[in-house]
Amino acid sequence: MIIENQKHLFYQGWFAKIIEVKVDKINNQEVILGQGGYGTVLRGKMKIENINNTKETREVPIAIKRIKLSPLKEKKSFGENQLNMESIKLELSVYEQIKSKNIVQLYGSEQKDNHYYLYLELCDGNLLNCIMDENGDAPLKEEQAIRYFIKIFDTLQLLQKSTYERTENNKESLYHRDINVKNILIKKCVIGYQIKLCDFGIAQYSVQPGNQNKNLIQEIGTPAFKSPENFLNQLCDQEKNETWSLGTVLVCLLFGYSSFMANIQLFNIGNKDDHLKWISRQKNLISTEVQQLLFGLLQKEPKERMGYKQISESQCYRLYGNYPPSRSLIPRGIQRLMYNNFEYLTQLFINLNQNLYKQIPEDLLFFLFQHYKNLVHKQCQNYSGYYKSIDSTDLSLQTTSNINYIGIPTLLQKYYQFFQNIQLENETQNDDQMILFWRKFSQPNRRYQDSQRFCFLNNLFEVLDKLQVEQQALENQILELNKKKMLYLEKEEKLYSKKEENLNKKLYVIEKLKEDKDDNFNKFNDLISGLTQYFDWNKEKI
Ligand SMILES: Nc1ncnc2c1ncn2[C@@H]1O[C@H](COP(=O)(O)OP(=O)(O)OP(=O)(O)O)[C@@H](O)[C@H]1O
Repeated sequence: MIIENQKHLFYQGWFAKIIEVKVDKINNQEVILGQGGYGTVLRGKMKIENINNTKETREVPIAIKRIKLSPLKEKKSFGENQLNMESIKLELSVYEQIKSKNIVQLYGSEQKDNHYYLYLELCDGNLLNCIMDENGDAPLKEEQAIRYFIKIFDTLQLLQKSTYERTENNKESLYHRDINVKNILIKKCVIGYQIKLCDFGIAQYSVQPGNQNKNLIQEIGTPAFKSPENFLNQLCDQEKNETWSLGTVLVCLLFGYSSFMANIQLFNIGNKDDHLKWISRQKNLISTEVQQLLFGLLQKEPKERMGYKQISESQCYRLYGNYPPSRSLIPRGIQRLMYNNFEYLTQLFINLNQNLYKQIPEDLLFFLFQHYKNLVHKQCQNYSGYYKSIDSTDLSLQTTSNINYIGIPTLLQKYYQFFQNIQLENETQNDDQMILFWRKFSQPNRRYQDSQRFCFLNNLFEVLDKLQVEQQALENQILELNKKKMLYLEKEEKLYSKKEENLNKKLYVIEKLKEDKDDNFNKFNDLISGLTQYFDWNKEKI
């Protein structure tokens, strides 16, 4: 089998080529993963052959996007074939040019029997059927929703940054133009879920907003997620068009798809701010920062709507952007410190024999390990092929709760060897991102200096202080609300029962917040005491 224009794949540490593709069938029926406007997405398998060792083959599960091309005679009347070919070419070129862990990987493509086939990385489903339940009735917790939002936003920023220079002074950025809950796929991975953008059939390179703000766009995208200006087919700014769709996706994540669809008429062009009023009414469900973000994204007037810069400066982004959630409270200074000590941390973990190991407070160990794991994970993600091999059962890390405490050094030893092997295997490929990454980290690292320890602890104390102030503020609010409640209870009048109900709701939300704050506070407190012991222990060792 010859796949057209096949470039060699890099898959799970193999340089490979596809030798066979087949669609999965159950009871003779093709397994359909999804159906879109242009084609059907099927589940299947590809057989790949290691090009360094032709005898070795492997079967890999994939998604097959099958697009029907219109026959030639119809092409004249409808132009459909041309449209298809154009959007297919576009989709292919995006997949080929932009490699990211957040964009579905294209393994190969071919045209046969009046169809075009794209062989894609298999995901577990889209935002709608994977994260929310089938009816879109199970919205996410705010923190989770924002985390997904940020991942999607970061990917859109990546697209925008991948400019294409048409002429000397004319840089063009890429916009997806059809952001909606079905075009954002989900893939389970070592740490939680990963988002993968797909369907670039109507993506477009456009002049960057900085150079020229407005572009004529045709009416494009999925109706419920379309910006008002897109509906009116007016001159519009691609970036703002994208941020509107992002806003609607966030609404789905926070309040559920069905709730969004039930109120869809409010988001239409006619009603100026009715949709914002509806969001205001949901204020018990979301924090002020998230409400501000939604208001910024869902301004019907593009000029008043948030652009990418404003999103990255928003409070939500600053709170959750770029970091795994559990560490969002940890100041950048600390992260940098840990980041610069990759090699040191590795050695530290590997050299721990069982007795010494027991002297490290468990909390601290998990903290460091978690950090290390994220670091390794991040490095692996830079190279999707390698990333996959670390995903294999041998090296896979379970979620924190399942980590075998005693097994950590062994596991890290494997990681360490893994990175060393990569370094050896690929020494000649200077442009290999992974090598660059590795070199950066394998520069001689220092042990913690006294000043660094001090700064590290100080930063943690700062977080602790902040948490304490927030705890106190919540405590005061709870006291106030309880006082009010007592008053209502004394009056025992009908008029007050509604007020009391509202008050109870408010009380519940604040008490929940306080609980979370207390939890964080305790964790940090433990961490600091563990850390102090650790530094003392380590000092003696040096
Ligand atoms: N790589 C994949 N892995 C798993 N499922 C997928 C994959 N690609 C697509 N799907 C499923 O198929 C659906 C349709 O895919 P896609 O949006 O690429 O098709 P389309 O024909 O271009 O659709 P549209 O009508 O949005 O243009 C997705 O919502 C998803 O549920």
